[in-house]
Amino acid sequence: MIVFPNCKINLGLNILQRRADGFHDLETVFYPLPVTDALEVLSPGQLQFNSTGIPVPGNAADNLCLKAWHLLKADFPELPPVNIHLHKHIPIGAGLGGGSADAAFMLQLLNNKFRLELSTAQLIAYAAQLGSDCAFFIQNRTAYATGRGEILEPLELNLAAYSILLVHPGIHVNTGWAFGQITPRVPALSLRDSIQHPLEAWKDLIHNDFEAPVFQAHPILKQIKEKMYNAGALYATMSGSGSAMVGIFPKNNIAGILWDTGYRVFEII
Ligand SMILES: C[C@@](CO)(OP(=O)(O)O)[C@H](O)COP(=O)(O)OP(=O)(O)OC[C@H]1O[C@@H](n2ccc(N)nc2=O)[C@H](O)[C@@H]1O
Ligand SMILES: Nc1ncnc2c1ncn2[C@@H]1O[C@H](COP(=O)(O)OP(=O)(O)O)[C@@H](O)[C@H]1O
Repeated sequence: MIVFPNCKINLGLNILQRRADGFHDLETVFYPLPVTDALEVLSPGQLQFNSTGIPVPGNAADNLCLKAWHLLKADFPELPPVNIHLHKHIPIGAGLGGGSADAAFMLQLLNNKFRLELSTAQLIAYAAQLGSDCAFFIQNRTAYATGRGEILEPLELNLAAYSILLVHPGIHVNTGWAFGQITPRVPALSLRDSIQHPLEAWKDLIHNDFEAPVFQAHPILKQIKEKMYNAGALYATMSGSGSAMVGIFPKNNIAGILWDTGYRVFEII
């Protein structure tokens, strides 16, 4: 069985307060985009994991795909060992949630393949144990998110009338470090309200709290954002804790921007 975990971008990200458990309450809008990994699971077999494509940092044993299998195995002893192959295409440490997407798709794949009969709510609860933005990928539809990022409200927002540009300059931002740079604050205008304004107004209303510290550490990211606006973007932002940059352009109006050849660039037109 093969599935194609997709990435997400954040439209706005406010870090509201630090919690007793060390995490932060936040508000953000998750928006799914069709830049994908490929995840194949074969059985029967020995429990095995290998990956191709972009190298995943860390030990294979810590890969979120394997963690998802172990999480379900603890509650479903009958779950057989599987042979997992991940082809990694979504940039890593980019604020695109690629690892979380792999984990959520793995949970769903195992649920379907082995008829575990888990409900959506149960899958969301398992996903939330694997990562704060993992729950989003279970339903994988645009959502206003609060709590750690796992409390999701569906949001009617469709950007199909625009073209979206993703630029990843290859900088890996550690999410835990990024949270450590923030002084949490509740903004005067909630993202729940500001996201309802026309996209043309977002530039002045919708912010990502991670931009200030991450731009300070990596000034090239601010330049990419300015370059997007100079090229006609209606809205430009960093996604999540970075370093992927997002530009939302009038339909079919992305072409012609020149980027460093080392960057990975995705156009959703
Ligand atoms: C910042 C966001 C915004 O969408 O995305 P990314 O930039 O990673 O994609 C997410 O909240 C990231 O979610 P995720 O990548 O799953 O984070 P986790 O693995 O749960 O946590 C990584 C680390 O980030 C910090 N963390 C994460 C989420 C949260 N609400 N508060 C936190 O303080 C904690 O220090 C934690 O140890
Ligand atoms: N399947 C996976 N894909 C990507 N990263 C993974 C995976 N499994 C574990 N990780 C770990 O998660 C970290 C980043 O996760 P990722 O979700 O790609 O970051 P971000 O949310 O910033 O895009 C990596 O440094 C890696 O150590």
